[in-house]
Amino acid sequence: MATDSWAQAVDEQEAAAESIGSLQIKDKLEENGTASTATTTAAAASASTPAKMEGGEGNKTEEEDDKDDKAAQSLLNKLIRSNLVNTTNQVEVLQRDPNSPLYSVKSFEELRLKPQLLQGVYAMGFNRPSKIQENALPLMLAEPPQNLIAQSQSGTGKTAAFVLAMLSHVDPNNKFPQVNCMACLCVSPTYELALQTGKVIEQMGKYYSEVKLVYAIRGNKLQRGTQLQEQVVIGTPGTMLDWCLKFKFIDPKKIKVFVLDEADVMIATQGHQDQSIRIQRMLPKQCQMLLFSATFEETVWNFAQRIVPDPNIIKLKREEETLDTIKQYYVLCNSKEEKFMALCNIYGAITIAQAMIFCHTRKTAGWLAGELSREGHQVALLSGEMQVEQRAAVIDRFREGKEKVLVTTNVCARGIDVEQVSVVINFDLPVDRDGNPDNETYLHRIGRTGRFGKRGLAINMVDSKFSMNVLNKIQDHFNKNIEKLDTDDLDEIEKIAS
Ligand SMILES: Nc1ncnc2c1ncn2[C@@H]1O[C@H](COP(=O)(O)OP(=O)(O)OP(=O)(O)O)[C@@H](O)[C@H]1O
Repeated sequence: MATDSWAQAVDEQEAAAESIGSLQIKDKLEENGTASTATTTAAAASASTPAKMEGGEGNKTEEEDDKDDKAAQSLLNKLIRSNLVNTTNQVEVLQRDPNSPLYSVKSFEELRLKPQLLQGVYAMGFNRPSKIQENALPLMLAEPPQNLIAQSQSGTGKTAAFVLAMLSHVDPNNKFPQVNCMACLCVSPTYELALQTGKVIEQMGKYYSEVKLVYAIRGNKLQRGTQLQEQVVIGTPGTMLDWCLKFKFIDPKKIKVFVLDEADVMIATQGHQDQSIRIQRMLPKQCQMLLFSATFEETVWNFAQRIVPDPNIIKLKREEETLDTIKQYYVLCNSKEEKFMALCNIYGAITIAQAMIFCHTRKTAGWLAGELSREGHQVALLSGEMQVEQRAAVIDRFREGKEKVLVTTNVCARGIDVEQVSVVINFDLPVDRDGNPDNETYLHRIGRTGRFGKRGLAINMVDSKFSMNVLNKIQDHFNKNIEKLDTDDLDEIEKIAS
């Protein structure tokens, strides 16, 4: 009976995920259908070929599952994000010509946008430019066009910024009989990410119907000799390169703006870096080059410099997470069953509105979710087999409070901010492939940024000498005491909640 209800819960969860997933695709079809015929073809391809990114195939190994799939993470973030991430950090601007005045704007009106675009911006609910947009927009809209490399964390308004710049530079009257009519070219690292960006273009260009968009992505097969009428092409590097070089659907010499989005994701995918550079080399000298990235490691920086000559550079520092407002405990156990018992005791003693529980493997996560469900908890499970859209649906349900416990592995939850979660349980401590403590992941799981500086509770389950050693190293690294908690003592547990 108990097993049945768990199985049923999973079925329901998956069914909900599927229906939300197909809704998104339907949205795409409807929106794209009004935007351009080629767009519809692309979206239809997406409906018949669902996202097969991380975890897309059922027979993936744990090893593969653990792969740092930045593209999947990035897509997941886009799917679950509903708002701008507002940071209090200052923007750093390095101008190519330090003597030219530095413009920044506090309103969209100051940018003298085309009325149709301003209408689109307001229809999207944007009242004022985000931090990065304040500086990036005047630079991108300047005459003559300026090149830009911009870095800021996911959700700070980069996509909206370059879409606005692209649409501003497009000349809708240029409807040449060939690819020549292309004004902009925007390269995204994966097919699904390209569709997401396309959605933003369609929303922002809602009142600018003369401008059309086409997707250069796998699955959107055009007949040889097709003459593209659309001004904006968005696609992935491989197909984009083919459209320029092999099929000649695009005349690269007519391109005015080249955007390379998600550069950090791009270079993590084999081959994309070279393809992007090959496309860039075909573009005219005066073409405006724009590159965006959420992170800026040396590899990204080296790539950026090859793509964008004479760049202006804008950087927005990430908001640091801290452990200052978190009470941290550890519980000593001997097995996973004991860890589960300890968890039950904690649940029996204190009221936990919502908790996230991290496990090392998919198998443990599945087992734990089943056990918790048997105990009567409303459990959501984020598992490696799920497609990205399904994961987004699970996270949405959890955020809406439909489930109170989210059991997950590291991979699935990386980069997810679930603000209302005040209790985080490390059922397994985070370690890297070599078994060393993964301090960064520890911080990310339980840390809070200044914005969400609410008090939090973190409980670490220790079940061996090895994990005790990991815990000690984490303690040393952060120079923060992690107190021992006796989960057999109800009074002691009650105290931690006060
Ligand atoms: N000026 C603004 N005012 C209000 N909301 C905004 C503004 N600019 C962007 N947004 C919204 O904020 C969210 C994040 O914006 P956007 O996708 O442009 O960020 P991003 O930095 O490109 O993120 P990513 O790196 O994941 O692509 C979106 O929901 C977007 O609609």
